[in-house]
Amino acid sequence: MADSAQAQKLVYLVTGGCGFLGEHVVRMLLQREPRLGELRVFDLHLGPWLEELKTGPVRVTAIQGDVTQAHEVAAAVAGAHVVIHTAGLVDVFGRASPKTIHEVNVQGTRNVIEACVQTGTRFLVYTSSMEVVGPNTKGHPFYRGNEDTPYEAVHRHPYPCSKALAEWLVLEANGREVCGGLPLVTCALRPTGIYGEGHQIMRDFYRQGLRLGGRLFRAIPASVEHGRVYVGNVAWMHVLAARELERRAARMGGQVYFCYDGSPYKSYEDFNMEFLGPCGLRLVGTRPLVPYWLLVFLAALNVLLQWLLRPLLLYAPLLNPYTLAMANTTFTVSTDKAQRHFGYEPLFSWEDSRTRTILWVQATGGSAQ
Ligand SMILES: NC(=O)C1=CN([C@@H]2O[C@H](COP(=O)(O)OP(=O)(O)OC[C@H]3O[C@@H](n4cnc5c(N)ncnc54)[C@H](O)[C@@H]3O)[C@@H](O)[C@H]2O)C=CC1
Ligand SMILES: C[C@@H](CO)CCC[C@@H](C)[C@H]1CC[C@H]2[C@@H]3[C@H](O)CC4=CC(=O)CC[C@]4(C)[C@H]3CC[C@]12C
Repeated sequence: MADSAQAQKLVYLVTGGCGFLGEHVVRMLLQREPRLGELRVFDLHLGPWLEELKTGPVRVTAIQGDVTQAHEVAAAVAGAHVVIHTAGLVDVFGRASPKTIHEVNVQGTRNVIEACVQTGTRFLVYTSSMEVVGPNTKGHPFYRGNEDTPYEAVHRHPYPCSKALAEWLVLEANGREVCGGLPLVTCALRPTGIYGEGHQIMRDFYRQGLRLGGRLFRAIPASVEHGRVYVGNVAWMHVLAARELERRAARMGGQVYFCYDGSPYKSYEDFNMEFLGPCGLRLVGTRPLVPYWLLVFLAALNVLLQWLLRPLLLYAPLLNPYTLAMANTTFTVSTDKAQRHFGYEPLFSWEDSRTRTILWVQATGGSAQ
């Protein structure tokens, strides 16, 4: 039949397509989405690597734009069949103001939804976060939970507040009539801590370890489990969800899915050592070397310093009360909802994910890239 050969070619838009996750989504779409006819990559800052993608069979359109600007978003969305909205301001270190975080993450998402409605785009996949659930302000553990596990999701920090509100907007928009009369179909994917090629914080820890003579010092008890997922699998989950939203609209529309794979359950620091160890670093101490009260004190001191230095410079270290609470509270997921709803299986095994990440740290960790 001519049908399969002439199957409709689709236009995809990836917002935040030049970020850590976004780049993997873009590359994954090009590799694994046979119906792709045009790929629009929308970002505040376009990466030079996009140029090499323009020589392939799929039309790649780079769009420099700001999700907070409704007209820029509408122009990018017009004519797209599917939008994967990963653009976001990921800041738990006090670099940006709460207002800016809200504008990008909440108003930006509102603009994407309204653009879909106005222009008739029917399928929207939103990159949410584990943080819309927790850890909560009370530090309650979430141990191998799933999408239905009861948990008191209470936030105060601007980042999780913004992600929770944006996710709510996306889910609430499911079923809205778009231009042309058909219903919008939306879903939200909630990655835990993403790792892999391009992960800035991993590189920061590596460089810190090199500066400290090849050592890092344990600060968090090994018993605290922190959920992690490989970026390639998160990207694959986005591609698959976007593809299946049309066929399985009734099942997937308005749903949330944690992102998961075969990455082991470990503490934040022990997990990082899976990559940094083979790169020559070692984690000193089987127990935290610094008493917890001292970490709490240092984290609070960092907040004070950030505030005092603000007129002069941006002081935004990794340690603050929020990141300490994140690293020190068990939050892990165990679910098969994405498998049941849209047939997701991780594309990369843990061994592959680990090897790819190690090679990346070795290749770029010590350089300025
Ligand atoms: N990194 C992680 O561990 C996790 C990330 N997420 C979510 O995944 C998404 C991607 O995060 P990452 O790739 O880690 O962050 P990233 O900072 O590497 O990527 C975000 C991208 O969005 C773009 N962007 C920011 N503001 C924009 C604006 N106003 N207009 C257009 N583009 C803008 C940035 O330029 C960047 O390329 C975010 O929505 C984040 O909330 C969710 C869970 C975990
Ligand atoms: C106390 C320090 C001792 O070594 C360790 C500090 C580690 C923190 C910088 C990270 C611990 C947990 C991370 C967050 C978590 O993985 C979940 C996230 C989800 C998102 O949507 C965005 C990124 C992040 C907030 C991630 C950021 C870095 C940590 C706080």
